[in-house]
Amino acid sequence: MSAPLLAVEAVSKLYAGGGLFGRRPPLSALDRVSLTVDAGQIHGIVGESGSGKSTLARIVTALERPSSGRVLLGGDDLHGLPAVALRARRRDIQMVFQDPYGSLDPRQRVGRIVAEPLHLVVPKLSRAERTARVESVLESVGLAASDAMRRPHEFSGGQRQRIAIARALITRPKLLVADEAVSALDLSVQAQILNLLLDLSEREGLAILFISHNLSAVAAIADVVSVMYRGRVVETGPSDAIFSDPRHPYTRALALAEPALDRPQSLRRQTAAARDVVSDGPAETGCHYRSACLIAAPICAEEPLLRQIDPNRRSACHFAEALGSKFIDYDASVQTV
Ligand SMILES: Nc1ncnc2c1ncn2[C@@H]1O[C@H](COP(=O)(O)OP(=O)(O)OP(=O)(O)O)[C@@H](O)[C@H]1O
Repeated sequence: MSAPLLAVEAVSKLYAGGGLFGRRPPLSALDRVSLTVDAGQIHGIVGESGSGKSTLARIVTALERPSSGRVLLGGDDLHGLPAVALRARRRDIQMVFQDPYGSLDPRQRVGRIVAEPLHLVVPKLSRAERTARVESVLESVGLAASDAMRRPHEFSGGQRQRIAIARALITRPKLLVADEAVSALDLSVQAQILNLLLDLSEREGLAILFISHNLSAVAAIADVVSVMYRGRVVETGPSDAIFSDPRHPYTRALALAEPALDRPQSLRRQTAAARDVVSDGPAETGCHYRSACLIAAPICAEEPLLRQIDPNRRSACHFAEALGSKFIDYDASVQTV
């Protein structure tokens, strides 16, 4: 088996504690996160606000350093590279952010905005080559070559996100990190951008780390999904298996709370209540989810490691194997466990 394009190995991130004289304890934003992304694969990261998704994105794109652990891109330890080598590798990883309004300089023409990363990574391109690349990348994201002459305010939100994607693609990256890239868009426009990303992945072999709190968007696009909860990956596996047969109670709660899914009302209310409890409490030892978990037991005071539960799946729940495969059986599985 060939090595993955991206390997995140036991990455942790601690932020210094705030408060008077920094007296609060350090905040663990990421706790030994490991995952891989193969060339051409779309790996979805899902989790609620504060689970560490953006911190992971910043570390993978080398905007921030991990406190411990490694990020390997094509086998190179990204954070161990000398500055010059890191700069050269930057062309291989590009990022698209949430806000298609704030991320584009309104004073500049689209052609200049899209060409900007080229100045850093391939500064010796001639003007004609640069123009040709800009026009071709605009067309590859469904815009017209002539749009290069227009300014961002002349475009809709969806089109602006296409411009942001074009800017990310201009260096011909191997990996695109999309952090909440469709979250600010209307539903119909979200679908268009998701289709564009899928198409780019298939057509150009682009690998995508697709980060979102929106389960439906992740389910629609990802081959593989990692579910994050309070800085830890709690479950990972193929997208369809994760959402149809979740093997962690938190994934189950997320899936049940998704309005697009037709689940019994009583169960949804129960799940929503559980999520409210989760978001507040302090980080604990053992399973972070246990204070909100419907099947918590004394053993959950011991940290459940992310472990292989079948050839493709890993879960960090002591009861992963016992969890039933049907949402409707959840009450029954609570009793069984
Ligand atoms: N620079 C920082 N300094 C201190 N704490 C930080 C910093 N960046 C993030 N955090 C904290 O780390 C935790 C994870 O934040 P992060 O933004 O990665 O989560 P997220 O899942 O992306 O959430 P959201 O979708 O709301 O951005 C949060 O508790 C956040 O307050």
